[in-house]
Amino acid sequence: MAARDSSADLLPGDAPAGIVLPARPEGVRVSPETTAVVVIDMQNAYASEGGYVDLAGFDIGGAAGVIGKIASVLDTARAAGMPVIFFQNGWDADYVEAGTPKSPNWHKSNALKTMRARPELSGQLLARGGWDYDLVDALQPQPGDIRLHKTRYSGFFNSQLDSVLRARGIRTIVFVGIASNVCVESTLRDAFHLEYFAVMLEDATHHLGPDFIQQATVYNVEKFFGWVSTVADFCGSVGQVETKG
Ligand SMILES: NC(=O)N/C=C\C(=O)O
Repeated sequence: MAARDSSADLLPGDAPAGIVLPARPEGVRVSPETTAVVVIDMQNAYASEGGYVDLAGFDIGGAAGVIGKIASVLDTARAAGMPVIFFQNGWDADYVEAGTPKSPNWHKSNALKTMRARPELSGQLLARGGWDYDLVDALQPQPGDIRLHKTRYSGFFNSQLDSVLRARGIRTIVFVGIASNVCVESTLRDAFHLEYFAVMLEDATHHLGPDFIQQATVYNVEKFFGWVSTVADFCGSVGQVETKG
């Protein structure tokens, strides 16, 4: 009897019968039954001209480029039967959830700071019900997708994400969205601490700040918190999965 090749068992991931997603520092076993794609904050605030980060003075030049890449990832995931979870970041229209001066968020949120500096923008940035809070037109949830809300940078903090994932047996999370170094990295770090396998598709994320910050996040993920892959490798490997008819 031929010896069983157990090398794949040693790869990260929790998908015994899955495929191997090429990644750094090594491939990750994924399968639609145990893997979900989490889309971080693809809202007008972060990806559109005239949105919060544009008004706050960040360069959003690279943001538009990731929209089409994320759309390809989501098409591939849905075709394979892999759950897609959209996050939207922000607060209620009265900003109760944003906190008061007793909250670090009140002091650190550049959206709140921008509105305080420019009172004509009051009530417009990251408020549920407004254009800034809405997902960009090209990335709208489809039937079967899940939409979650968060009020701080990590998608695991005060949200339903952990229970939504555990209720579906999800063990591996593929991250896309904006911003790599803030909400993507915060959520991915928490995923690591909660025992999820976390993969970041580097070319389907965009950073806030100078370009070296994207490299820093990629380094952190690859070395400490998870795995780094690309849109082409995700679509190439997951695209081979045949959905159960
Ligand atoms: N989605 C994010 O990464 N957000 C970063 C900053 C902010 O929301 O102020």
